[in-house]
Formats: sequence, structure tokens, C-alpha cells
Amino acid sequence: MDSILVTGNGPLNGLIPIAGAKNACLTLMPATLLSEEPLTLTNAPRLSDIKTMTLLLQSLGAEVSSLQDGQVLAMSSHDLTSHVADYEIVRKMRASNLVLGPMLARLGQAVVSLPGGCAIGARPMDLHIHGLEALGAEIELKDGYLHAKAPGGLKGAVVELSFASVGATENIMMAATLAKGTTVIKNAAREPEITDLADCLRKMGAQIEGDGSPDITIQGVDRLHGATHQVVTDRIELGTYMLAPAICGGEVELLGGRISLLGAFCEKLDAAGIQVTETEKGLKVSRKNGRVQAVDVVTEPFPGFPTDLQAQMMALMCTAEGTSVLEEKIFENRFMHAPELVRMGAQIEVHGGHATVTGVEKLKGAPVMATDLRASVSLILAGLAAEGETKVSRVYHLDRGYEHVVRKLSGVGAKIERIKEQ
Ligand SMILES: CC(=O)N[C@H]1[C@@H](OP(=O)(O)OP(=O)(O)OC[C@H]2O[C@@H](n3ccc(=O)[nH]c3=O)[C@H](O)[C@@H]2O)O[C@H](CO)[C@@H](O)[C@@H]1O
Ligand SMILES: C=C(OP(=O)(O)O)C(=O)O
Repeated sequence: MDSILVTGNGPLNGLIPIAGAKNACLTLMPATLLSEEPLTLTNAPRLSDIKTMTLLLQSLGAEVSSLQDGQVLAMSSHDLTSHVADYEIVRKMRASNLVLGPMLARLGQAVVSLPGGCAIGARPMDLHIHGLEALGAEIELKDGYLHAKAPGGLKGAVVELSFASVGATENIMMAATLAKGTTVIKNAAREPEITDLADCLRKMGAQIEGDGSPDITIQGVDRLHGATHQVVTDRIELGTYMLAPAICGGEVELLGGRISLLGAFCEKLDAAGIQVTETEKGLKVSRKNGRVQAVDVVTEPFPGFPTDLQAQMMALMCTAEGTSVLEEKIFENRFMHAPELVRMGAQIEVHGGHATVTGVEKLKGAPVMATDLRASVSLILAGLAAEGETKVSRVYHLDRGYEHVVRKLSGVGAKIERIKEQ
């Protein structure tokens, strides 16, 4: 298993290109199942999760080719040969569940392994199931698989989500594009990835309004056609790399970045003493002056502070002036990075869903272990600001969501290398 070796090396300066969004691409790819005609995605990120989704779609009979160094995904679902999403693939990646809505809509049936819990939380699928049942699907759990069918086709309905789940909104929205009549999703998720999916579906002929607001209306159509779509910028990769000059000093421009993608994250950076300026090419980030100030953070659905940036923000707070409280309201077990940061000299106390961080002058390098995707990058950020060497093991988590981390960070002056281990 490979590891990443980081040595604290002072301020960072230069440019970092931001990739297309993993979480957008993982819902855009299953959208190909809605049409017999080809769907081409440009600006796809080169990540292991994208490879996993490629394998899943191929196992269903879709053709998926990765062109131009993986940045273009050319997909066709003309002849689907299976409607079963196998446990062996689904267990590797929860987002596999996003084939459920499209397969049900196109084929009238789908068998999808229930993903089960993961390190950050239990993550049930009840909202996906209730939403699809409201559209007329019959769903039962057998042998660990969701068996879904809609023999008479799906019918539009009003679906009120008790929580603005990203995945449930995506599954229901995709299914509703081919349902008969009108579907309204109330309390829908408003994340930029939802709007990106709606944009792509509209290019395929879907009739969708209201994405980006809590009420999305979908007028079902008989069929969708092919399209080409550029994947939106990855706001989580963007936010992660914005924190690099915030932690280390210096000035970094994030190519492709936009403030509108970041919601409350930018407001918190401003309050912490970080300057963010929109440029023609992206966002420029530097410290305003002096030490970063402690700020309190509560994770919430978009446009609130994203849970996927909580671990990275905690790394910043570890050396801020004062005490901050980070409250995790989306996932019940998303503080596993805290004990690893403590090994680097951070002062953090976790009580339930709250972590209290008292800033120290300097972190110290240490061997640490990545426990999930965002935890792994938070340890790298902390390592960049620490004295000495930090070795982050289990970096396969990192490969799920960050392409070319070593190249991108060494490009702005960081001392970072990947160590290949047998
Ligand atoms: C591939 C992808 O896009 N992943 C993102 C997506 O995950 P994902 O779509 O899984 O996240 P959700 O918005 O669905 O989950 C948010 C909360 O709702 C709960 N819930 C969800 C569905 C359900 O049927 N029942 C239920 O109780 C979950 O357990 C969790 O506590 O949004 C999360 C929240 O922004 C991000 O952290 C993930 O990076
Ligand atoms: C939690 C994440 O991903 P997933 O939903 O695929 O587990 C993430 O991207 O931080």
C-alpha cells in the first residue's frame, strides 16, 4: 500500500488546476443508462471512483471508453445486458446506488446491492426507496439486494424528502425524467452537482425546472437522446486546495474556481482571515495578515458548510489563534481524522458531534493513517504546515477523490512525494 510523505516547507505560491467534480461525474455517468444514444462527458476527473463506476456500467452492458488521458468519457447504453448491480462493485463505492433510478426508468426493473454502512456513517437508502415508491416502483430487500420493478412504468408524483439528500434527489430526478406526468421533489438537495446533473439531463431532452432551489419539477418525456456535457468544477477539491495557502502562507490561484460553488465555506474563510479574490481564471487565495483566527463551523446541506470540507477545515483550525468548535451534522462518525491530528500535536476534544479545537503555534510531523477520503487530505494539509516529516498511510482513500495530488502540490512549492510500497 502506497503512502504520502510530506515535509513542512513554508509558504506555497503558484497555480493549481482544479478538476471536474467526482461527485458530479458519479451521477452524470449513470444518466447514460436513461438513453439508447451516446452521452459524452468532458472534464472528467481521473480517479479510482470513476474507474469503479466505469466497471459497474460495463457490467450492465454499457460501453464506456475513456479518451484523452481519461478526461473524456464516451458512453453508450444502446444494448443493456443486465439490470443487476453486483455487491462486489457496490461495496467498493456507495455512489453505485445511483444506477437504481435510471435502470428502473429505462428498463422497468433493477436489482441493486444495498451498499451498507461506511466509515463515516450508516448512510441508509430509505429516502431513495420512498421516493421511487412514490413514483410507483415496487421495491423489496432480498439477500442484501434491493429488487425494484415498475411493470406499468413510473408515474409522476409529489415526493417530499424529510432530509435534502443528495443521492436521493439524484436518483428520483433521473427516474422522473422518463415517468408519465409531473414529479415535484420537495426539500430537494441544492448542491451544484444537482444543478450540473439537471443541466446534462436537459441537454438529453429532459424537462426539469427549479434545480438549485428546494422544489424541483420534472415533466416526464417518452425518451431521452444523446448529449455532450462538461462536468462542473470540483468544489471540494477547490476548497481543499484553497486551504493549502491558508495553512502554509503564500498565494495560490485555483484555476476554474468560482465563489458561487462554495457557499458558507468562503464566508468562514473570510472570518478566519483568509482573502479570496475572484480572477478571470479562478480564485486567488492568501492570508489577509497575521495568524489565522479560530472560527466555529457547522456542516449543513448546500449552501451551508460542506461536510466534505470539515476535516480539511479542522486541519486549518489546528494552528489558528483561539478555540473553534466544529459541529458535524451530516454524518455521525466523521471525526476519525481528529485522533490522527492529535498525533501531530493538535489539541482536539471530540464529544459526540462536536470537536473543540484549540489552536497551537506549530504541528509536528508524525506517521498517521488515513481513514477516509477527506480525512486523508486533511492529514496532508496538516503535514504541509508541520515541522518535520508526516507519513500518511492508506492513501488508496485519497485516490478516490484527488487526481495528481503530488504534482499539484509540488507545483506550488510543497515538499511531497508518493512512496510505493509492496
Ligand atoms: C457521491 C456523492 O455525491 N457523495 C456525496 C453525497 O453523498 P450522499 O448522496 O450519500 O449523501 P446524502 O445527502 O444522501 O446523505 C446525507 C445524510 O442523509 C442521510 N440519508 C441519506 C439518504 C437516505 O436515504 N437516508 C438517509 O438517512 C445520510 O445517512 C446522511 O446522514 O452527499 C454527501 C453530503 O453532502 C457528501 O458528503 C458526499 O460526498
Ligand atoms: C463521502 C464522500 O464520498 P462518497 O459519498 O462517495 O462516500 C466524499 O466525497 O467525501
